[in-house]
Parts: sequence; C-alpha cells; structure tokens
Amino acid sequence: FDGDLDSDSDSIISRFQRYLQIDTSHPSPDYQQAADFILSQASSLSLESQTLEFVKGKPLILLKWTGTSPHLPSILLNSHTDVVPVEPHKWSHPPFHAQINSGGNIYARGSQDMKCVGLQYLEAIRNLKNKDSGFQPIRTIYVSFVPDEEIGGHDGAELFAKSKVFHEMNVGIVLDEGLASPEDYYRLFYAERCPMWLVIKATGAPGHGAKLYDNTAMENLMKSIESVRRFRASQFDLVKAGLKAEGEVISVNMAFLKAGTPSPTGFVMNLQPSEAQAGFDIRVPPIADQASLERRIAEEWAPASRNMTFESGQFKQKVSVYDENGKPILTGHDSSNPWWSLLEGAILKANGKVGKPEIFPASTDARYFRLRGIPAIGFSPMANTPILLHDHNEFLNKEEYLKGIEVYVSILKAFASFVEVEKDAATYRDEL
Ligand SMILES: CSCC[C@H](NC=O)C(=O)O
Ligand SMILES: [Zn+2]
Ligand SMILES: [Zn+2]
Repeated sequence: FDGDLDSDSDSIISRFQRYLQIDTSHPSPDYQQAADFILSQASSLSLESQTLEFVKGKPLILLKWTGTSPHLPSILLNSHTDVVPVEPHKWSHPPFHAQINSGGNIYARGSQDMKCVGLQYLEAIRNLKNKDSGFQPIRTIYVSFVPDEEIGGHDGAELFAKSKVFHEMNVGIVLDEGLASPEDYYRLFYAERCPMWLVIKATGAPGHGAKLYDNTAMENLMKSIESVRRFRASQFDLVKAGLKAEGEVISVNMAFLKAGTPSPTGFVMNLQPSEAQAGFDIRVPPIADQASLERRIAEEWAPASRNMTFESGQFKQKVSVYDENGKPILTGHDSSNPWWSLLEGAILKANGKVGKPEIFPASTDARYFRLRGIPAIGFSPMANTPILLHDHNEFLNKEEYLKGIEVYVSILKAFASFVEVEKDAATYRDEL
C-alpha cells in the first residue's frame, strides 16, 4: 500500500462531512453523487469495487478486500446511502451542510442514520490498511452501500440478498445499523419487529350536525381509536415500568386520520360524514402472539358489527421477519453464535461497553440477510448520544464518530482473523 493516508482526525471528519453534504433524501435521493463519492473513497483505499444496478438509477456499491483464505465465509458490512426527508426550516443548522458546533456536534440528516456507519467502515479499513498496521484479513471483507432502505429496501437490499452476486459472496456474517444510545453502552440488535400498516375504516349513517344518534362513522371510528389507545398505553406501560424492552412490546402509533366533507373554506361543519378512517403504524416483535393481535383487530379495533373494515399491508408479505414456516428469524445472541461473542469481545477490547441484546424496534435491511439464513447484527457505534434518527437536528459528536472507527478496527481485526471449523448456518440461529 502506498501509504499516503490522511489518518488525522481533521481529514477523517472532513470526509464524513462531504458524505453528509450529499442530499440523498427521499423522494429524490442523489444516488449518483453518493456512488461517485464512495467509489472515490474505495479507489483511495485500493479496494475492488463494483456498481450493481438491480433497478436503474438506484446504484448499489459493493467493495471488496480479499482475504488470504477467500474460501472462508466472508464478512459483509452493510449500510444504506439514502436518508429520510427533512423540514429544513425546523432545523437549527442546515441539514445538508454538516456544520460542526463549538461542542463538536456534527449536524446533518444521516449523521446517525446511517452515513456515519458507512464511512466508519471505510475509515476502519483505511486504518487497517495503513502500512504501520500491516494487517491482512484472513476472511474477505465486503462493504455494501445500498439504496432505498428508508422506503422498504425492495429495490436495494432485498434484490441484493436474492442475487447471484450475493450468493457467490458466501457471506458468513452481516453487520448493519443499530441505534444511538443515550447511555454509556452501545446497543446490539439480533432481530427486528415486523411492520404492519393498518388502515381501519368506519361507515355510518350521515345526518344533521345537530342530531345525537348512534352508529355514526365518526363515533364508530372513535370507539376504535379509544380501544387502540388503551392497548398502546398498556404496551407502553410495560416499557415504562422496565418490564419489557422497547423492541419486545407491540407499538401502535396513529399515522393519519381522514374524515369529513370538504368545503371551499375547510370542512362542512353541520354534516356528520358517512365515512371515516385512520391509519396506524404497528410494529410486532417476532416473539409476539400474532394471532391474538389479529383477533384484537378484527374484534375490537375494526369489528364488522360496528360497520368497520380494515386492511393491513406488510404483515403477511414475504418481507417479514418470519421464515417460510412462520417461525421468527432471530440471530443467535449469546455464546452459541461465535460472531456475537467476537463482536462483544472486540467492543470491550476497544474500551466500549455493550448493553443487553435487543430487538430492533423499527425495520432495517438486516431482515433480508436474515431471511437468507445469515446471522445479521445491528450495531451503530454511538454511545452517550440522544436518539435523533428521523428527527430534526440530527447530529453526532465528532469524538463519538472517531471512537466508533476504533471500535470497527477492533471488530474487523476479530472478525477477519476468525478461523473455526465450519458449522451449519443454523448454528447461528436461535430456536424458540
Ligand atoms: C417497512 S420498510 C420501512 C423501513 C423503515 N426503516 C427505518 O426507519 C421503518 O419504517 O422502520
Ligand atoms: Zn437507517
Ligand atoms: Zn431510517
């Protein structure tokens, strides 16, 4: 390696800022500029690279550092290049300037979710490739930068995980995103909740706004909303009482309400509408009783007896967290999975702390890799950091970012040097 590596922290941070300054927010992410940036980084690191376009205009960049024993299952470091939209006027710093305040906080959309992780992978590789380090991986290390995670990953990680290219990579372990931790420990995720987007609709007799009568669409819907809210509170109480972790309860949040008869000045006020609907984002832990939730929806939240119907997207689709037999897919999260132990050990070695294994409360691309039977661990090295993904004023402190690079150096050393008697992939899965 030719060794003109800028490893000082200023240049590390300025590379991070450059990546953050590329506006890859939906609905029209600038994937081309992100791809160009990543490819230029890859070439400065002498990594092999290829651009995969499973869907035109949505490049997926795959980088490779070939190991000395390339027949061993490889390591895949995955990150998504897209970010969620912003309301720029509600930010204290412009969301795509990556300004650093006096306390070292770097403000940008994607600073936590998850451009940090994508570039930390590369910085860790840069560090390991530095000629002073002289490190050679035994296993091959792949780094993937995928599009569209924030809108479901169908044109990104889903197609990638099903592709011939992916199959031939012989991946043994995937690292993907986790969440920031306000505490001094990092969070590790071994599974994720299943999203269910539920729309309930009520109908009822229309009538004069001054009349009190039963079975209006609004009343029917309100009864459901009250019931949903009671359930929401019961789940939230379990978390508040410390009895369950965030990823272990069913979350329900209302996403929209739609009703009323429009008029030029707003809505007609003296007419009780004949239809009303509400939408909910529901997240179901893979260990939860799905059938009882479905019963609850049919009997309490959208009962036909109250003139109600419902539709739920995502839940029973193939894009879920269950295998073909309906069993939840959980990555082993104790010493039964050597990768888990290696990860924990490597973090500790880098002077990091780890919390209890968790279920990721939202969804991420890791599920597509788990569906292929591959262990996947969610981890974003951000401790002592408020959770600001998808929020205004998303930031990451620069010291925390730099610390994360050291943690990945430690992880890559452990993962890429790990040689064991090959076992069946099932060894790395938890049985219920
Ligand atoms: C169900 S696909 C949407 C994925 C998205 N991921 C991160 O926020 C989420 O809403 O969890
Ligand atoms: Zn993300
Ligand atoms: Zn996100």
